[in-house]
Formats: sequence, structure tokens, C-alpha cells
Amino acid sequence: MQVNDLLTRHAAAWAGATRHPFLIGVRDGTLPAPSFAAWLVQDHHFVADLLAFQARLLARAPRHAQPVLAAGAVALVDELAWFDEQAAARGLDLTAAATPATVAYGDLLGRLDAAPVPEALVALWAIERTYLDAWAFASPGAPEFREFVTHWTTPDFAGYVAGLAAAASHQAADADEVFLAVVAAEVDFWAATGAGA
Ligand SMILES: Cc1ncc(CN)c(N)n1
Repeated sequence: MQVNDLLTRHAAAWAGATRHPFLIGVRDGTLPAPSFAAWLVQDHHFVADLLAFQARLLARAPRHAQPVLAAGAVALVDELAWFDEQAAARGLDLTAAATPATVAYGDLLGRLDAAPVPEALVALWAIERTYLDAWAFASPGAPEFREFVTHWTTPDFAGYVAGLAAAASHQAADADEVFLAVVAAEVDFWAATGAGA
């Protein structure tokens, strides 16, 4: 199975996750500052959940997937520190409660612990591919948001997502359901910022 086939098979759903009004606002500078602040605080919560999920997945992953999962986990540790800096520069409280959309996404990650490893790998690839495509759509971004656009559109990040695609395509997985669950969680995550309401 080639995971990239999922993108064309579910093109409309994919566009919903990667071309959300939040991203149009990032691109043209019309995103209200409170929406961006809400997203930043919630994404910090999400990345902490994602790191924990990725560590659990690494523990049960086959040999071929271990390098990309381990390197990605280290990158997520760095990303959490970067979020700390970004929040401090904006005076944001990262201890603010997770919204229902963030809790629901964390619950999805928890359920993936019981999924076969090939399915969980597809989910992780879909999570990261969403950000690669979403922030590329917002590129180059209004000046106040540009650092975030750059963060998720670097060749390094694209290479990481390609590595996850290779790991997830290694073994056949019944993946449409898990892919669509990730896509729906991403749409809800953008929407919870109030953008596009
Ligand atoms: C909601 C969400 N999805 C994906 C990513 C990419 N790690 C993220 N930071 N946040």
C-alpha cells in the first residue's frame, strides 16, 4: 500500500484539513490574534500527547520503522521547547485547559495504542502530512505568522514526512478508517480556534 493514495482517494476530506479558513487567515494576515493564541496553546498540549503516543509506538514498532520514529520523537522534544519560547514571547499561558477538540484528539491517539502497528504508522504519517500540506498552503504567510509557516515547510520536515510515508507503506494496512479519523480530528482542531465560524 502506498499511503499517498489516501490523499487522492479522500481528496475532499483532505482539502478540509489542509485548506481550512484558519490557514487562509495565516496566509493573508486576517486571522484574529485570539484565534492564533488559542491554536498555539492547544497545539502545545497536542504535541505533548503526540510525543507520548510516538514513544509508545516506538516501543512496539518493527526494526525498519524505529529510526524515523526515534528521530521524530527527539524533534518533538525540541518542538515543545520551541512552543515554550513562542508562548513566552506572546505572554500566553500554556497551562490553560485543553479544549474538547484537543482532548478528543488525545483520546484518538490513546485508542491507536490498541491498533495494529501498520495502522498506527499510517495515522502518524497522516498527522504530520497534514501539517506539511496545511502550512505549505498558508505559505509564505503574513509576517506575524511566518515563523510558523517556515517551521513546518522546511526540507527537513518534508524529509521526515517522507520517511514516515515509507515506514507506513512498508506493510499493507487497512487504513482508510484511521486516515479519515485523523483528518476529522485535524478539522475539529482548526475549528476549535473559532476560525471560519
Ligand atoms: C493538531 C496537530 N497536528 C499535527 C501536528 C504536527 N506535529 C501538530 N503539531 N498539531
